Amino acid sequence: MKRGVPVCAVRDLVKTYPAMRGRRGAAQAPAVRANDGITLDVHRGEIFGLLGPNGAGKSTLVRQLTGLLRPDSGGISVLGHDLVRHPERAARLLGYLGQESTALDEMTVALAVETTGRLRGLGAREARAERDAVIDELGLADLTGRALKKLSGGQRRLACFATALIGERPLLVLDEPTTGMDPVARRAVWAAVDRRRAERGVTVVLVTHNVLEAESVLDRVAVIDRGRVIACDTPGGLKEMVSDEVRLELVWRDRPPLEVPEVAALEAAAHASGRRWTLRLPADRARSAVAAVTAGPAFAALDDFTLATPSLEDVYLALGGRAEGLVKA
Ligand SMILES: Nc1ncnc2c1ncn2[C@@H]1O[C@H](COP(=O)(O)OP(=O)(O)OP(=O)(O)O)[C@@H](O)[C@H]1O
Repeated sequence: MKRGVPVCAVRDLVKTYPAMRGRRGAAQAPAVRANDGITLDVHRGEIFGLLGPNGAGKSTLVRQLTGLLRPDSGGISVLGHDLVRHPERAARLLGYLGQESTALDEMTVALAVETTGRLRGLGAREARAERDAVIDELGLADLTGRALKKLSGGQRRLACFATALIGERPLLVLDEPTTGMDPVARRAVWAAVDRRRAERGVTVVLVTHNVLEAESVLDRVAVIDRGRVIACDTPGGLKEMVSDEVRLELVWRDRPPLEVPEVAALEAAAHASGRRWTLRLPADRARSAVAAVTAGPAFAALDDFTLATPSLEDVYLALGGRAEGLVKA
């Protein structure tokens, strides 16, 4: 499919945080290559996800996209603007919700949203009208007079999301927007994103390490690991990469009974986390593994087991990613 010029094009982006000299006697923190040659295109109206565990380099990437951090090398183009040469243009082109936003903490919700609107060039009346509309849309009406710093984590996040929306930028860059939110707030966020995409063709770049969220809301996903894009496709396309496999989870009561030969034979293929083993196996091997562990001496040591079709997490593991930083809920 021909898709035209991408809204956001990233080319071979490299960012290394320099080594930090330790204070007297303390160890030196080595340099970290947080982005190691990232290339991707995001198209108009896409909800494009960056998925990866803690420390993969997602926030580093979006902070460069938003003009807040300068890359060592590589290119970033947003709506035809070169943001490496002109990072100051980012504020006009995109709305950004970072992981931490304390700048507006002293303001009330209403003032924070309105002020952001004014900073984005809205006139006074327009800013107030958009403020009221966004606050209503997100269900924040009861909190308008409260200072951001006095809100709960999830409420505060939702209020900051409101500030990212005001001024209706054509690109939204959202770094884990729903962290700490209850299901009602989450739904409000996804509905607001969807509406802007449907009505205005707004494009969204979204950082997440939540696999379930990624599967349900994203059009395409770049899987990031150690500063590199290790795969990029639709969630369905990524899952097809491992579609002949199923995921078998075995939870042992105590420790796995490695003295049972059938269990010992599975150990090499298992990803162990506490009492839980996760295995990705071809369907027929998974069936025989279940038969082996649900009969005989292994069964006494087994607490629970599940067989499931692959998830994005399985794709991620199959690609050689590390599972620890991905969350499933
Ligand atoms: N200001 C900084 N100085 C030095 N190293 C940094 C800095 N910011 C991030 N890093 C390191 O760069 C790497 C990538 O970090 P980054 O925050 O981009 O990851 P992330 O994928 O967003 O992780 P998370 O899911 O935890 O937010 C990590 O090893 C991190 O420790």
